[in-house]
Amino acid sequence: MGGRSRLVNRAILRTLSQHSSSSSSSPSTLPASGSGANAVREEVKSLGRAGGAILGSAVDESGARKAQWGAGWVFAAAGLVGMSGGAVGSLHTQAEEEPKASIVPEVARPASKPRVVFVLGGPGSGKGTQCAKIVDSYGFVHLSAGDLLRAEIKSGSPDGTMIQNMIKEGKIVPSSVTINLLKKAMAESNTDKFLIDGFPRNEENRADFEKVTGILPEFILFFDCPETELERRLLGRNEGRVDDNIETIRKRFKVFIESSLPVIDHYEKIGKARKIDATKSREEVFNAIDPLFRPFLETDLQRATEVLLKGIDSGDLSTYERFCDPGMTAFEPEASGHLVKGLDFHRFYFNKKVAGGNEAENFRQSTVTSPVVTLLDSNVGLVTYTRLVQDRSSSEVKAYNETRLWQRKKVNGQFEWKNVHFHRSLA
Ligand SMILES: Nc1ncnc2c1ncn2[C@@H]1O[C@H](COP(=O)(O)OP(=O)(O)O)[C@@H](O)[C@H]1O
Ligand SMILES: O=c1ccn([C@@H]2O[C@H](COP(=O)(O)OP(=O)(O)O)[C@@H](O)[C@H]2O)c(=O)[nH]1
Repeated sequence: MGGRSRLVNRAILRTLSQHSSSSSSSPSTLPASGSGANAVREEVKSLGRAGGAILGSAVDESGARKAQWGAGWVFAAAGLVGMSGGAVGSLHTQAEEEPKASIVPEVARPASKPRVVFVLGGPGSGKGTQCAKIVDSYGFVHLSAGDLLRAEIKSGSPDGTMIQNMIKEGKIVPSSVTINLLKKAMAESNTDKFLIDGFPRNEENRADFEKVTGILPEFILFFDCPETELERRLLGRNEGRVDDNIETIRKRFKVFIESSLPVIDHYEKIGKARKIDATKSREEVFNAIDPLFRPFLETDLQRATEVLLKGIDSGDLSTYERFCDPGMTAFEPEASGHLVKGLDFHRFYFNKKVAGGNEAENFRQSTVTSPVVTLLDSNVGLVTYTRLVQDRSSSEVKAYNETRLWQRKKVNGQFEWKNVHFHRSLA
């Protein structure tokens, strides 16, 4: 495990050192890490603190945000899993000096591990309001612990009366009850990005959630707002809640200060708290939050590219079609300098492979080196890399430089990245 991390770390340092030395250098000419490694390590650490979700995320001289994959990665047609499946051990790296930093790049985590952001703040600070906006822009699933508890009361559960009494008194429901509801809701969802709103409310909530789920949040959003404003908002909320009356509101404030603030302090100490001034207008608050969520899109885009390439290597046409826009355009050597539009031209190669039939002969694997993800805006991204293709039917290794342009679209209410153009040339 440690060996794996080191491999990835080394490559992240290498990619970052390339980026920091020259923002315009060719991605296929990576300087070896060495003299500048300490400075680069500091850059990696500070990026981790600032970015929250992706360690290899940086802003170049022109201000464009770039996410850099930590490493080259490899996957094969006959069963090896790509990085999105967690097979970090199958990374190909060149021999070079062992770095001493033990930074585990978060991009190396298995895709199945949920990415969680806790949304905390006093009652009425605008958590629910902003969560709705984040869901709309970034495709997260919003889980409000309070809403789950209120639904549990309505469902006629045996815990219903106890929960109702706790809410009326502004007290915190026992951790086991809330965590079970959260776990169930997460399991029923088909995404891996969750906004957990109004939880953890005390140290017990926090420690038990970590113990039971093994999940640490990417970061927490803390909506900072004075009591006078909170009180004004809660009294005007008008949702018919049993706890939005002045007596319970005061109790909730007390519980927040005594029990919830220490949780926020904990995350502050470990560098995971992102404090937001919640007194501003709804739009201004969202503008402050928005950049914190960009790295999630970069990770999603990277994973989409990994799955697409895995689909190409394994001859899996349905995966290919899922990730490609029907009107995709392409320049590739096979098209002899022509721009091809649509998927027919590409489908031909999938069909040819199936017709060939021999799995051993068809065995192909790609190793991606020096990949860079650049988000142009929240719905458009550019992915560039060099891809080495090994083919069982030939001893020759082909190297291609590839650029893929992706667009994020809503399909059946869900965000999906679609490849709208690619350019491949022999390296
Ligand atoms: N930035 C804001 N400025 C003014 N009012 C707001 C703002 N954000 C939310 N509100 C209003 O304040 C009330 C509480 O917001 P809500 O999102 O329900 O808070 P929470 O989920 O933190 O309890 C709601 O009536 C909401 O419309
Ligand atoms: O993890 C949680 C979340 C909520 N609550 C209870 O639900 C109430 C309402 O919480 P919610 O987050 O819905 O609203 P807020 O108080 O933030 O406006 C709280 O006062 C608590 O009594 C709880 O016990 N545990």
